[in-house]
Amino acid sequence: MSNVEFKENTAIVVFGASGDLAKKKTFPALFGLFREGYLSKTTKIIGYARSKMTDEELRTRLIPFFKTTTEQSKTLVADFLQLVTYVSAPYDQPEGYQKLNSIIEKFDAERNVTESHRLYYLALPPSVFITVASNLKKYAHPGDKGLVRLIVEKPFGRDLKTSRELQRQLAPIWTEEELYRIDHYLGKEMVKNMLPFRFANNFLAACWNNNFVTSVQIAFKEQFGTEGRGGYFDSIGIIRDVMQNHLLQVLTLLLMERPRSADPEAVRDEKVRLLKCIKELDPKKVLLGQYTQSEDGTKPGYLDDATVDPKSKCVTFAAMCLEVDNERWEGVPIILRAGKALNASKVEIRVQFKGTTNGMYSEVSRNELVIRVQPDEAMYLKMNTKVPGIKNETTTTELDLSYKDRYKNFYIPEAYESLIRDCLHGDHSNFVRDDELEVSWKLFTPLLNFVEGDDAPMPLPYAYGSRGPNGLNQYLANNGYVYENHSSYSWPITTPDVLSSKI
Ligand SMILES: NC(=O)C1=CN([C@@H]2O[C@H](COP(=O)(O)OP(=O)(O)OC[C@H]3O[C@@H](n4cnc5c(N)ncnc54)[C@H](OP(=O)(O)O)[C@@H]3O)[C@@H](O)[C@H]2O)C=CC1
Ligand SMILES: O=C1O[C@H](COP(=O)(O)O)[C@@H](O)[C@H](O)[C@H]1O
Repeated sequence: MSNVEFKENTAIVVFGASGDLAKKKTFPALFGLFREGYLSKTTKIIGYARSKMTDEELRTRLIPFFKTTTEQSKTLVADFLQLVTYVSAPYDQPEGYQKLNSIIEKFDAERNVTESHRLYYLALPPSVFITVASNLKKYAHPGDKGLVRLIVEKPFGRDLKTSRELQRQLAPIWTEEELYRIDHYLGKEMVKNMLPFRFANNFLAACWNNNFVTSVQIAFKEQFGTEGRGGYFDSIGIIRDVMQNHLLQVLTLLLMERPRSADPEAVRDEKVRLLKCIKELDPKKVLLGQYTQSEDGTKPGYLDDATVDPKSKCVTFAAMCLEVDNERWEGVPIILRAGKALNASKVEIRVQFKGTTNGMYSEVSRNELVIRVQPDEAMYLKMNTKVPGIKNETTTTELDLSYKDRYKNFYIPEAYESLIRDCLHGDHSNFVRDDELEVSWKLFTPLLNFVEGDDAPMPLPYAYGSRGPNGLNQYLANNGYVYENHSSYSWPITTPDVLSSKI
């Protein structure tokens, strides 16, 4: 794989420039990299879409989404925007691509560029993705006079069949080396922290297995619903939306074996190796939910959305228990759970360890390692210690790494900033490989067929703003998680009165 860095005189083209993702994620990420000095002033950025717009109109649309942290913000934004121009053209005709290619060739010539460096970002719906990718290869690829990197967004297909079809059409025109399939969770700070945390701390090696770990949970919670976009979400559902991709990526990094090197392919080899150990999912063992109106009536239910079929069985919450059939994890329940319209917005990993079964401390709480991906990146290890003072009681406390307290004045990139920079560096480590996709769709497609089939069960109702369907706690208990009384545990401060409730 080529890791030639695209540094000076790079041409970046954002396809779908008039769309939501481009406006809210892609261009703000490019601005963030520019603001932090990771994107050169010699970069040419071109927005490309069908909408009729002038350069100035595109620039104006983008400004509200830029995060500026310094008093030079106005100058900084102006400096960035002068890199940005716009091409309005159809996706299915050659002229737009031919115009684009001549713009880039002129840009290269004026700077005596001998090897054209082009990053094409497809911020597009799947329906036009192949059309654009094919036309780009035909009309805007520099051949052996340059390098092109193509960033493509999820969903990569809807199921195994469509994903394979997509790959069948793509493989002949774009190589794996040129392709960067983006799953933005792989750009999140705490997800990128998985490998160093796991493999740079030898103390973990002994306990990171089924001799000590009794359950793993990866939870994705959003406290908002589909907010009027139910019509879009109805054909997707929470499993396809975030579990087959984001949560599965987190799971592979959490449980995989140590790569033999930092080489991107060594990392991705181990991810695929772990994925291949996951046993087939039993659809009957999945807890499915659909949110209803909030208890106070202020928030609508999913079916209250006028854009949704009133008989829709779309799944807005799911909890499933996976099994990794390898020596390290066999027998450990791995719970993935995800939902919209819940009581909180957070993404968290919770690893629970075996309790102390006998002897003088057989009553204490189990140790838990919690890694909070968002909000407020943190990881904490819940452990038992002596209660401070004259008594010999124990209590639960934690070893706590809270980023906002422990790290000051660090630039923590947004996920898209981190991943676009990886692509500029030719680093595929945090992008999805074709064989990863194949395995993940193989794993999830039978479940999706069940959930979306004619005989699919009606998902269990749960109130907007709740923790999920009523059966969730029992589901967690049935799958290895032991929820312990938290009354004597308070964070970030514990005082004697809190402890007296327990002692
Ligand atoms: N660095 C930091 O930010 C730290 C923060 N804390 C805070 O302290 C508080 C306590 O943290 P923690 O001990 O992790 O516990 P939590 O209260 O966050 O919950 C523990 C787990 O139990 C689940 N749960 C909640 N109620 C039930 C139930 N009735 N049955 C089964 N499962 C249940 C939760 O699920 P669900 O999430 O779906 O509710 C969660 O997965 C939290 O607010 C936490 O944020 C603690 C230590 C460090
Ligand atoms: O891919 C998606 O992810 C977002 C959640 O991303 P986050 O970075 O805000 O956690 C989710 O809301 C959306 O439905 C899904 O398509």
